[in-house]
Amino acid sequence: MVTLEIAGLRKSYGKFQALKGIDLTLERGLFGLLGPNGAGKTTLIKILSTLLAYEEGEVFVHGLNLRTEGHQVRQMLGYLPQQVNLPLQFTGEEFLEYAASMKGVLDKRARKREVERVLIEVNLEECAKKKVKSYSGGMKQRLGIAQALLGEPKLIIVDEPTAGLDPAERIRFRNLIASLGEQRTILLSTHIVSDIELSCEQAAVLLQGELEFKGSLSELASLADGFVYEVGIPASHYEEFEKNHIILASRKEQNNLILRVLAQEPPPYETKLVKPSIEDGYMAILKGVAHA
Ligand SMILES: Nc1ncnc2c1ncn2[C@@H]1O[C@H](COP(=O)(O)OP(=O)(O)OP(=O)(O)O)[C@@H](O)[C@H]1O
Repeated sequence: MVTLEIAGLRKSYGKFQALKGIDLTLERGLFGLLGPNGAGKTTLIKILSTLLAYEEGEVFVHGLNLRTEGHQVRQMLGYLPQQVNLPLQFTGEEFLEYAASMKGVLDKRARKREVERVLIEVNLEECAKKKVKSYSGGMKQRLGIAQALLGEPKLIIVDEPTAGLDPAERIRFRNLIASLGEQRTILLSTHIVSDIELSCEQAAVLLQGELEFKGSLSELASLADGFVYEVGIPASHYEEFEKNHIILASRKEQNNLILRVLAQEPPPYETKLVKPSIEDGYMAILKGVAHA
């Protein structure tokens, strides 16, 4: 079953075209939307969340037209924005009760059940009665996800979810999103490849308002096939080498540097081609070394 269908979507801010004709279809599972800052991810997400109007194109959520049936579409969406304004004086439970009533769960008992359900899903039931101001960054993010899960939405949209989390919280949050994605359609927008590489099967890369790639993560990695080299150079040559090469990573070995380099032609020095990672494929698109 198709959950989200986008065809020919365009959006401009004055003369600036932020989305230049997006086509995308999502089914169940976790889907990664990758793109650097300014690519248009937030614009796309705000449109899907019915917060922003668009000029051209069609969007269907679970078969409903976003333009003409926005109200019903809103009922089918769960949205975790980049910055969630959580009421710090509320407890987690109070906040979710409030959010559930805003989503139209008016029956008190049904609301309690729904709040309990989402608290369990995000593993916050033990902290439900604690004030939000005492939560860590990761717990606040999980509370944000709990809010997005209220009312069993068909499509959940998550915008840059791991920004500001420490490494342990980041891993925990990624695992949570991955398990939620087994039963639902989740669109996860990020500029961090590792946010999606362990949990998403499919991804798209948005660059300057256009989808430059759509496909599996192994297809994304293979875009850099034949373009990723390992090169050993004397450490003293680094500054000169860096001027003309795209360096993906480096490590020191005695007086030499071992560099991972993205290039269309083999770099000078001793060099060997290596198997590209997903990050390499993404960088190959961003740097214009490979085209999908
Ligand atoms: N209200 C606005 N008016 C004018 N230009 C805007 C507006 N909002 C966004 N833009 C521009 O549209 C482009 C896409 O912005 P958008 O916020 O969608 O990108 P993004 O991929 O989400 O980046 P980020 O990760 O930084 O949020 C950028 O060049 C941005 O400057």
